[in-house]
Amino acid sequence: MKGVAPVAIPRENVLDNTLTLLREGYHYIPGRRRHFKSDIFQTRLLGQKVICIGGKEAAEVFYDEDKFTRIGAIPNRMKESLFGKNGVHVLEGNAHSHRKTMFMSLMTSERLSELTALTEKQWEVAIADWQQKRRVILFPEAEKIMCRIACEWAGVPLWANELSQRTRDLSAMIDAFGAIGPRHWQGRIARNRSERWIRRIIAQVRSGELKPREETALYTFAWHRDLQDRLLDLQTAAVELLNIVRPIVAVGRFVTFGALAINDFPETKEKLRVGDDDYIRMFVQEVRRYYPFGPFLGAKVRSNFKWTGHQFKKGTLVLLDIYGTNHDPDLWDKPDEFRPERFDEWEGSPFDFIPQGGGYDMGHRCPGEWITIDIMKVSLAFLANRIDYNVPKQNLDYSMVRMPSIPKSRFIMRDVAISS
Ligand code: HEM
Repeated sequence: MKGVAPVAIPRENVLDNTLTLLREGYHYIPGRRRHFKSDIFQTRLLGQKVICIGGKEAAEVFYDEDKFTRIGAIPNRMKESLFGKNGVHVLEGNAHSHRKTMFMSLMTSERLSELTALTEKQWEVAIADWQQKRRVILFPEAEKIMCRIACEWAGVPLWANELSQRTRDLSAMIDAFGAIGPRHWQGRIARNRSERWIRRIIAQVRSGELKPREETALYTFAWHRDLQDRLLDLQTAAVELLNIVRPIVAVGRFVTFGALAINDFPETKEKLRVGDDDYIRMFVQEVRRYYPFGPFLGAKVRSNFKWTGHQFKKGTLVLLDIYGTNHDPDLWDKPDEFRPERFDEWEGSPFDFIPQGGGYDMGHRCPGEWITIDIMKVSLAFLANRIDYNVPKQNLDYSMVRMPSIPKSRFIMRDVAISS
């Protein structure tokens, strides 16, 4: 039987659009979806044909593992800086499920409560120091706080004299993801140094020199056995432990954007001050939806299929529009307004709100979403309620081209004091 002829995908007639993508950043895919009035279009990036898709139905098909594979979808330059090699991001099938279970085993309610307490403690430690200073730059400070939280929670020893360097390295790996040139190279150097550090620590656990608590990531990953009942090689174990520590540091970016939201939308500060847990949760969700972090995700077509009448051929690279889906006017009323209350009505679909990926826990969706939300709740409640500060004149704009983005001044605070 003959099938229905595929519908042509709207297409950019260009030789290569990599430079345009770098020039347009977060707006590149959503801008073209608007232009073509289509949730799918075809372009060329890094010398290859690429299909870009966005929206809820697009996210649903993107997370269908029968249709897509992650193998070969992450460019080497991102593995060399952001992700590392042979980690959970690029595993498939049983190997992925087995490794993912290792990550999910850390997310118990006891461990999450511990994380909340740790986060509260670290902000209190920071405030004692900030009160002595006239000026504090929030973003690097938040990253240091996150680094302390991450290491303590994961069971990784961190000496006071290494805090700055370790934080800078973890930050540089994140900062490298959309970069070419020096920012990319700093990310690579930072990754190499961090992997050496963590390999050494895991080796110390295996030799008995270090004895972390059993429920920590350090213990779990050091002694994890793969499907063949072998310990992970030191390098892979280090990559995975960094897949816990590094993204916790990345939460510092969302915290900084949250501070920006409190500043730019002062009515939210009043509501945060009332201390209503439901409002804090909605505020955190809106920060994760509204501000730019991950622009898009990539996967390759596993075998030929049709979606909405369009043909997807085996091996084609497909990008899912994360930022654009979180700002899709078909999904979000007035998407460019910051309005936490919208999450009162949100139905909790795994495919329309995807700042940390979509789908279900045992797919490739981020296992750190609960951690992120919990840390942000404590951190932003702290900034809104526990301290007073002035926000001097500064450039708080954030670029929609630089990936990842961050307010240009990194959010400077003056005269920080404990709230009266
Ligand atoms: C700033 C906050 C964070 C953002 C924006 C973020 C974003 C993402 C995104 C977009 C993905 C890809 C999903 C996919 O491939 O379909 C992901 C995966 C992942 N994230 Fe996060 N994440 C954050 C925090 C965390 C935290 C705190 C952890 C630590 C537990 C974490 C660990 C991971 C891991 C291990 C994966 C790979 C999962 C897999 O492939 O199965 N992330 N994250």
